[in-house]
Amino acid sequence: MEQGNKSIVVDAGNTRIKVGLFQGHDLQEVHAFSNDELDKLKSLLIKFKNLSGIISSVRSDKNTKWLKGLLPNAFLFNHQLSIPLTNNYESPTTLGIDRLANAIAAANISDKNALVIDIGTCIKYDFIRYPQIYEGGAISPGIELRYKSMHQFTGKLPLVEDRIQGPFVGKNTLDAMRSGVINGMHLEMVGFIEEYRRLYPELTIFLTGGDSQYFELGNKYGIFADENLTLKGLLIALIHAQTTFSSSN
Ligand SMILES: Nc1ncnc2c1ncn2[C@@H]1O[C@H](COP(=O)(O)OP(=O)(O)O)[C@@H](O)[C@H]1O
Ligand SMILES: CC(C)(COP(=O)(O)O)[C@@H](O)C(=O)NCCC(=O)O
Ligand SMILES: [K+]
Repeated sequence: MEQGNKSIVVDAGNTRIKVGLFQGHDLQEVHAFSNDELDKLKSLLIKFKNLSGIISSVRSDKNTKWLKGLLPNAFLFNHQLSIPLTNNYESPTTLGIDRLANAIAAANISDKNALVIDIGTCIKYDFIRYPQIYEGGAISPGIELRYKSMHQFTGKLPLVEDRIQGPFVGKNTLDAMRSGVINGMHLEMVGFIEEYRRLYPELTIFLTGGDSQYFELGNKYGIFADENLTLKGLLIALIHAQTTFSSSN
């Protein structure tokens, strides 16, 4: 099969593994797999095993090796790979590689400071100082982690599995938990945004992640929402790695 200028990008998060198929710079297909769909993921990756690509994984080393084994021609995105950013994190080698991918995408698009908010298993806040300097950010629990921990560490709280916002003043247990989690995350994010804007008035804000669809952060911040920001950052990292790799050979 003629696969031309096609590449495969894998973003293995803790809840879902996302796969992007690019033709040049165009993201043509996105597939997402939960942890009980790894056989389906394997069947897809086998079809594209000859493609060049890049794998980003914040999962266990075993899981990451399994992915790399399925895509032998792909780079493993890690802290040894050259990137088009300066990393000012104090522990650069422990920085989540998905956060770095988001930062690369944001720095590529924004012509000023940038803040990425990625709502997945965790909420990741990442600040990129113009031009191309990754500074750091914050990590807090996402929706499922909040609901699961309230259920697991109490005797009486049920496990909430929906994504309903609930009224601000919750009038029963379920609504009180929904308000605490969904309204709580909303207020947390607005609080972070307001403080970042106060500290850095020139700021582009990016929103991504599987649970970003449940939050309306309002027009006043001019938010740039892109569900596939991480995949796009990984493509830029791949192109950068290919360029530096071939020029050093
Ligand atoms: N089709 C889907 N299947 C499962 N979860 C989904 C789906 N679409 C959106 N989600 C939401 O995405 C969240 C995970 O977001 P994601 O950004 O993929 O996280 P991570 O990168 O940490 O794995 C889940 O908590 C879930 O609510
Ligand atoms: C914070 C994370 C667990 C987020 O994972 P995710 O929500 O994307 O599944 C991941 O980026 C990670 O393992 N980070 C390492 C610690 C750090 O970034 O400093
Ligand atoms: K992620």
